[in-house]
Amino acid sequence: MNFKYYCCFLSDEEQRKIEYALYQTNLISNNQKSEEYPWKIYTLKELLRATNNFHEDNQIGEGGFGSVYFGEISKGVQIAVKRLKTMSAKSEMEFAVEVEVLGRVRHKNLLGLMGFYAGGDERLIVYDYMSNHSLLTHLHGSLAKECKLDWPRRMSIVIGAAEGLEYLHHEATPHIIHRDIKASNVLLDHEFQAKVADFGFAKLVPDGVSHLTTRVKGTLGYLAPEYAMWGKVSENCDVYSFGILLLEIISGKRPIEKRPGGVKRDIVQWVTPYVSKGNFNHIVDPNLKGEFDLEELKNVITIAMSCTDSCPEKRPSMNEVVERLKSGVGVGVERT
Ligand SMILES: Nc1ncnc2c1ncn2[C@@H]1O[C@H](COP(=O)(O)OP(=O)(O)OP(=O)(O)O)[C@@H](O)[C@H]1O
Repeated sequence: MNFKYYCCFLSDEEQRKIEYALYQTNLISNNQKSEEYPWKIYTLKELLRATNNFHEDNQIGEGGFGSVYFGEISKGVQIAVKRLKTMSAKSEMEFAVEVEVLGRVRHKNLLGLMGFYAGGDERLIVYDYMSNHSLLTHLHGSLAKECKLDWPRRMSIVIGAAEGLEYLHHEATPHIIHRDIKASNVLLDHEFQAKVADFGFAKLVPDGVSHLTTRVKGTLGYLAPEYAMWGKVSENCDVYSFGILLLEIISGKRPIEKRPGGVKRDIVQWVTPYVSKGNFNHIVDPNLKGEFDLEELKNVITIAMSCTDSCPEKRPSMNEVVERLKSGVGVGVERT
């Protein structure tokens, strides 16, 4: 994505706001490194036509930023359009960061940006459509009962999501911290391939910087302790959130559960006693009806426990996570 090209569609005031937003995320200073990938600036007319005027029947989801609509841009070309709910400095910043960051990365496990529209009070982001929705829908939402995520699928999703994050942390230039890894931000394509999405909170890491201190963004239950308490953000925070996501995918439990009496319990507290006693069978999602590979399960849980270490320096890098996940899949001999 080219910042100057993007801004020529905006008023001076809009451009200033976006410049400030991108400056805060270190995007402006590194803009010259941005790579060009195919994306386009859509017209409002095209997107209105594709989504049937943002008809409620086309709405496929809703998040903090706004609603997401299904659309067909031409015969057989399906898209998802995220429509900004209300214009504010905060949402303008999320919009700018999302298009800038997604516009400069391409990977099989990252959601593809097709383009955007910015004009007046309308901000629209156009993505590849993911026909199997989000992990959240399958684990806890409307598709949980259908149990489409069998064990091999879960293993391929965890490896895919890990590879997407590995690319952001180790291959993208400059490196990118996602800051909002969670089940609703892992989308699934028609083959259930994982695509990491939602880059509105992403941070670029200038070369040689080990961590940044920022205002806390992200989602409760997934936040690394050093980030939640002191706003200290580094790649290790994504590793922590990824560890929580691993436990969620394996167990089908939410990161934070309300127990009777309103007491909240997080997934690490819940899983720790089972891990210390080696009672791995109790951790696995009952929806799998015992169909899983015990050796693979042990490997994933061991990785998740090291990712969620309260000490950020003790957590593995995403390179290491991918290596350990891959080496543990397909080696299990013990079937339950
Ligand atoms: N490209 C897409 N293809 C298919 N469905 C999508 C796509 N993008 C988003 N969705 C759906 O829309 C939902 C809302 O997405 P959105 O990113 O706006 O919010 P969220 O991640 O659910 O919440 P938050 O705002 O807290 O991050 C997603 O959970 C997903 O089900």
